[in-house]
Amino acid sequence: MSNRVGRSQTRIVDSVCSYLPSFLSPTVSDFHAEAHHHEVTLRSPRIYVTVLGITLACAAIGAWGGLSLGPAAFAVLMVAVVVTGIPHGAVDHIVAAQLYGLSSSLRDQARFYGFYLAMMAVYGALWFVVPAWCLAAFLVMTMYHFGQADLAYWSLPSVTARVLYLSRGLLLVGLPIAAFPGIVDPIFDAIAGVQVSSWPYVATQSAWVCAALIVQHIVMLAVLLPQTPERPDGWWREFVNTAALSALFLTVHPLVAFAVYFGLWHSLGHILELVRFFNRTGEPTSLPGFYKKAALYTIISFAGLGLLYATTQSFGFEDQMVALLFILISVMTLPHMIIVEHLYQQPETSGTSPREVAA
Ligand SMILES: CC1=C(/C=C/C(C)=C/C=C/C(C)=C/C=O)C(C)(C)CCC1
Ligand SMILES: [Fe+2]
Repeated sequence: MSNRVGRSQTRIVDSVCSYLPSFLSPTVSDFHAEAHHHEVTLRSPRIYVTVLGITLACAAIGAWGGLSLGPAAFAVLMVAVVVTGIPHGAVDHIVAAQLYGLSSSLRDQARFYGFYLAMMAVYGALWFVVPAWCLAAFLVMTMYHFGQADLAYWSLPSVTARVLYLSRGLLLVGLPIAAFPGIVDPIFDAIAGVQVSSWPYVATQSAWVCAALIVQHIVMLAVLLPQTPERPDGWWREFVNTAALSALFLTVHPLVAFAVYFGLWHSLGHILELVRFFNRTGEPTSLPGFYKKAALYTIISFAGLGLLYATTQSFGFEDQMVALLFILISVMTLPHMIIVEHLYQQPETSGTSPREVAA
């Protein structure tokens, strides 16, 4: 068993390495030492340095030329969404099967897709009834989900963990809104008739709102750190990450900042966590293996995006299409977030598969 896992981990390491520029490639022993502890994560040295480096480079370019990355925003966002964004959620059905002990029987499958689709249908319908509330719910959901993916490795007690997740998410979602209300305004207006710039302080005291968003998170990290049962390795990096992500969101076009965070921090990080999860639950998976598992729903999503784009091109309705896309994203994020929440509640005992436990 341990041999098999060891070998599969080596394969992951090799495939991760082949994705990195050669000057960043880790020495073989470096990564293999980590591999034996299932530890290829966003926090692994070379991956971390690459992600942090790209983030700081974008922030530097943004600081240099103001909003100069604006014209590239759509392209950058598409790359992030296609390469890691969509695939990171495209294996949810496999994760759910493991977590809930679902078999491939028609009954189990119908149960899963029934719940999943019903949840999406209810939330989707609510968007047409109470759009502003649905937007608010989506922002809070996104905050929690982003914060959780970033900080679950701290293993805090559950209430404190949730406070910390929301605090990180408030920084990530709040900064682009507070820093560029003029850009976010038409988007939220088209979706839910919400005027960000009419929120108290956002338009008039933008700098102070941004400062408050950053400070609250630094304070939260500092206060909760002593409460972690064991200080996680590299805890101090969260202060570096907070600084880097704040710089990113303050300096570049919000869609570019979102693309960098969502593609490299959230989605790449989650993909690496999922590879670890599959290996832990007796389903040895390499990085290419992950993409193979994600292929079906990734391709279906591409087709959906293409259809939406083609419709916009031929009929106009640009604002309506942005709104529709946003609603679709939110509707798909709801079940994704619930499954990921369960995933993080799994104790990390290697060797016992949840499927075995559930059986
Ligand atoms: C447009 C826009 C936003 C979009 C957020 C989105 C689209 C979040 C998607 C989250 C997903 C899909 C999570 C799944 O893992 C922000 C950042 C709130 C604020 C600035 C304007
Ligand atoms: Fe996610």
